[in-house]
Amino acid sequence: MADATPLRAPERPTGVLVLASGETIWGRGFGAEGAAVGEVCFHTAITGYQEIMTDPSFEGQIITFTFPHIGNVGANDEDVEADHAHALGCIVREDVTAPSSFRAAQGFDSWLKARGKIGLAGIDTRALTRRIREGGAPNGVIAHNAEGVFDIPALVDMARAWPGLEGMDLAGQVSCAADHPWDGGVWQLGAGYQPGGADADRPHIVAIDYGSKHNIFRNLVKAGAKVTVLPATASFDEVMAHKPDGFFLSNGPGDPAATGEYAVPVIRQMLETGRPLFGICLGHQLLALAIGARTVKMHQGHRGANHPVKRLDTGQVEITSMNHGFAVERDSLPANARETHVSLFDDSNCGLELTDRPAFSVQYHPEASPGPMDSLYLFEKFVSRVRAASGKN
Ligand SMILES: NC(=O)CC[C@H](N)C(=O)O
Repeated sequence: MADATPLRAPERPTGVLVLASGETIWGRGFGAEGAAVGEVCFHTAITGYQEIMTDPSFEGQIITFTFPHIGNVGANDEDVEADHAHALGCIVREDVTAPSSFRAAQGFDSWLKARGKIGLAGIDTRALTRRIREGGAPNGVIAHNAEGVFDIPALVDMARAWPGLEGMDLAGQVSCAADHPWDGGVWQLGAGYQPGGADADRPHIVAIDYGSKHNIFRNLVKAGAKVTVLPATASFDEVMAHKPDGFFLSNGPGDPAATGEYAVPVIRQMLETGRPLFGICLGHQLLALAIGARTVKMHQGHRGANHPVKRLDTGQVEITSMNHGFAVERDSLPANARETHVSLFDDSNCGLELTDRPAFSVQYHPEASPGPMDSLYLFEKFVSRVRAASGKN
């Protein structure tokens, strides 16, 4: 039987995805014009495209959305996880329609354009996703030109010349430039607006920004902490100058082993203080490296808002938000670390806890944005530890 909804062949392609293998996939460009090179991955979330495009962990990546209708509720000014869009571009099946939401401030097309990010529509995203699943996430170039003019051999060269994410430290590029208090408050049901707590005598967490998402800080504040954010390259002395009661290691882009070269010595010193520490995603991987474990590049990675994870101490299953292309090798965990969470998709490591220090971390994103909120208990766990250790309320 013929496909009831065949993809419209572009009359004149205005966009193209060129893979390092030389394959070209034609479509219709939207958003900004130009060309960008990076790793082509896929994301299975059906909502939250603004949060995904602004997640700094996506620096260096081009996102294929498996959900066919992306952009149809437009873009607003609130659903962002950083001040900039970080993903290089996005690949979608259907054309972006006019925004249909009372919250929309503009269309997704113009939102991307204003941020210099390229969109490519009219792509058979199922076929592309299958290709990524079978062959791993390829390097490629996404290009948009309204005139339909593309120098394909040059784009193939561009894709081939890109060295790939392995060995690449991107945290330094997306981190904040200077120490600053997190003063973005949160609205809490019944309690109204709670300021970010910058001046409050709350348990004080120093967060190392390797490419952090704002919703992590919102959740730390909601759990009762005051947060100061420091650049990825902050030294141990700079960290301690803020008199932290606890340490937080953020998510972020690139290869943890490359970022670990400068982050690991500082994290080891943090652990020696005996104060509570919590890490998310890249922060989980860096904690693992700091205790002597290894990280590896995954075949296709995990990117979605519905990844089941088993919590080993209770047997409970959490549905989680994920976005990672590297993973901690379970067998490399030292004796003073226990695995706390595993992926029910592929059994990969999703969490660890030290047995001789108050430090733990998870591979997934408990702050969601987008995604389910099953894992918010981790913020409570961390902040209550910091509260108990510091004696502050
Ligand atoms: N979300 C993250 O922090 C991603 C961590 C790391 N860059 C990875 O891809 O595995």
